[in-house]
Amino acid sequence: MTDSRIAVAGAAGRMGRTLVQAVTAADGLALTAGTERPGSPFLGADAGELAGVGCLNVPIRARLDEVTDAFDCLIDFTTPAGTLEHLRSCEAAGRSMVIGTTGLDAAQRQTIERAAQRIPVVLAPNMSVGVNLCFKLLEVAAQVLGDEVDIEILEAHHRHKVDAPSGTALKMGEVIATTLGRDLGAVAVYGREGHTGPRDRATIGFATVRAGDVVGEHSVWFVGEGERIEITHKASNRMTFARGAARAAAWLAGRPAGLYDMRDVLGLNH
Ligand SMILES: NC(=O)C1=CN([C@@H]2O[C@H](COP(=O)(O)OP(=O)(O)OC[C@H]3O[C@@H](n4cnc5c(N)ncnc54)[C@H](O)[C@@H]3O)[C@@H](O)[C@H]2O)C=CC1
Ligand SMILES: O=C(O)C1=N[C@H](C(=O)O)C[C@H](O)C1
Repeated sequence: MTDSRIAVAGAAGRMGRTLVQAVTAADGLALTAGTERPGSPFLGADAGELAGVGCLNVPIRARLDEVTDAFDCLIDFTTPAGTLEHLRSCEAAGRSMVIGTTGLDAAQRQTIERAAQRIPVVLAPNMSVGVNLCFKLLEVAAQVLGDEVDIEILEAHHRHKVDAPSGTALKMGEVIATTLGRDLGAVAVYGREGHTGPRDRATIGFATVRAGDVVGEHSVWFVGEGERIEITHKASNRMTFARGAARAAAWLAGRPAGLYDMRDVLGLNH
């Protein structure tokens, strides 16, 4: 079988470089294209050399639409605006996409949903196996504990992260709210200050820390009378996300158009 040809958008970024390493190390995948934002100082550099895996003869380009013949699947961990631009190119060329970008608004998600009627897309705010297992554990915890507990979601990330709460924390909130029949938009509390009054049990609280080089930590507290359950995931390096994205790209080969998430890739959606 021939290797799936993979492009990495944002190939000079923190995730981009790690994705190049993961794709290069994966069986059945070959890195055949890489892009960066127009004006990036890394345009023209070799994606493999930048990622520390040796020369791959893949020069980083500024425009994805000029290289769509060179790949089957795009892995995109960039910015919401960049991802939407890349989505248009992939839809026009019939290429699949793995999207890890977070901070997407409702309209941007709808655009992705529409495009996924024509091309296969995996969209997930966290590609690690552990976090996707945590989503399952959260469903069970919410089912068992129901309205008997207060629920708080705590997350911490590095100082460069630009969106808050993290995409993972929001997804955790959605999983819990859906399980409990609540509307996250109505019950989410994003930080507290001043005279807040006592806590309303139906709310789901979010707390965000941004500091130093924290890779990504999420903890959900279910707090009742006399006991507290914590479901916690700590990522200690970015390769856990990158390996998941490479796995998703391999899984997409030959799939029909549709919007999938990491739980589909990992077989956790049954
Ligand atoms: N789903 C997951 O498992 C994970 C998702 N993320 C998300 O991935 C995104 C990127 O995170 P980092 O790598 O830490 O950020 P970063 O800022 O280090 O990298 C983003 C890269 O994309 C490039 N870029 C921006 N616009 C572009 C465009 N139009 N075309 C090509 N390249 C473009 C930037 O120049 C930069 O090099 C964030 O939204 C983050 O939350 C991060 C880790 C895991
Ligand atoms: O920006 C990051 O770094 C991360 N972002 C993702 C998110 O917003 O959930 C996933 C991971 O925690 C790292």
